[in-house]
Amino acid sequence: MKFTKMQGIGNDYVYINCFEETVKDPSAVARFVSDRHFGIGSDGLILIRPSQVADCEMDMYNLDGSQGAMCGNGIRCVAKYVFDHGIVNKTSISIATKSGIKYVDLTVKDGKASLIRVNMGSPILQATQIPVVADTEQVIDAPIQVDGQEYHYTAVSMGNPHAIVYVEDTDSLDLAKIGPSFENHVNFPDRINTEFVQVLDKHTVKMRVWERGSGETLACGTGACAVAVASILNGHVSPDTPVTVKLLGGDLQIFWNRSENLVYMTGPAVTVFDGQIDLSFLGE
Ligand SMILES: N[C@H](CCC[C@H](N)C(=O)O)C(=O)O
Repeated sequence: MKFTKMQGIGNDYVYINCFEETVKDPSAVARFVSDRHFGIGSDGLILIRPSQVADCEMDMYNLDGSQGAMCGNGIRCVAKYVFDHGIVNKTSISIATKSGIKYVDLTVKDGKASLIRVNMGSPILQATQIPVVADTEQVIDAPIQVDGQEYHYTAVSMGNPHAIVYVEDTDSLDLAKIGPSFENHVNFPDRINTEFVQVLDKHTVKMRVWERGSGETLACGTGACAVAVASILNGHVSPDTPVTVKLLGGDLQIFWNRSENLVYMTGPAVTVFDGQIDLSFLGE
């Protein structure tokens, strides 16, 4: 089975071109290829499929094999892959996802896509619409008890659910402890992606993320969008200019166009290497 390893500011996935390959059990493949010792090593698996309604389809699986509904760093890499491999010969591309069709614009350098802007759609703020059953209808500053301590979070969905928690210092967080406690909290029966955010100034925030199904990753594109929206709603950053979201793996520029109610994310996508892997023991 041919694959391509790609990363978007350090959020790395194994990509399989399903215009050419067939994957019977994506969840099992995701669990195996993601293992950094026995497999390839990644935050999960992304299948690039043909689509009847868009130029292609992105089908994303977390490290634990659970299927994700949307992936911001992943969709930038999918756009780069289909352009660089000549599957799509244009710089404005539509990509079907489990959270609807997304529209992407590529900047090309030396014949390859280098910087990608994604229209991520509208943030979902109503608690009733977010697959996050909080014990309150409140989506801003909602209280929650985690490991015996009270926290307050803002709930934002970008097609996948996020809880955004503001802290004084992200570097000192014991994410390996607090992350799973949020991810598996009784308030979140579908589990949750949790972003811990430190405000640096009116245009810049710094974040770490514990992802549902993947654990701490170096970056989360949908999470960065959710953080920008939450930071504007909470009055932490200017609503009129792009927010620079600083993640462990790099920076993303996020702009929430309030008149359109659309969130735009701009960032890089990088091809690391191509490879072949024998998955016959999985029945692939
Ligand atoms: N890393 C992805 C998000 C994956 C979300 C996934 N963990 C879930 O919702 O289950 C991103 O760049 O947006």
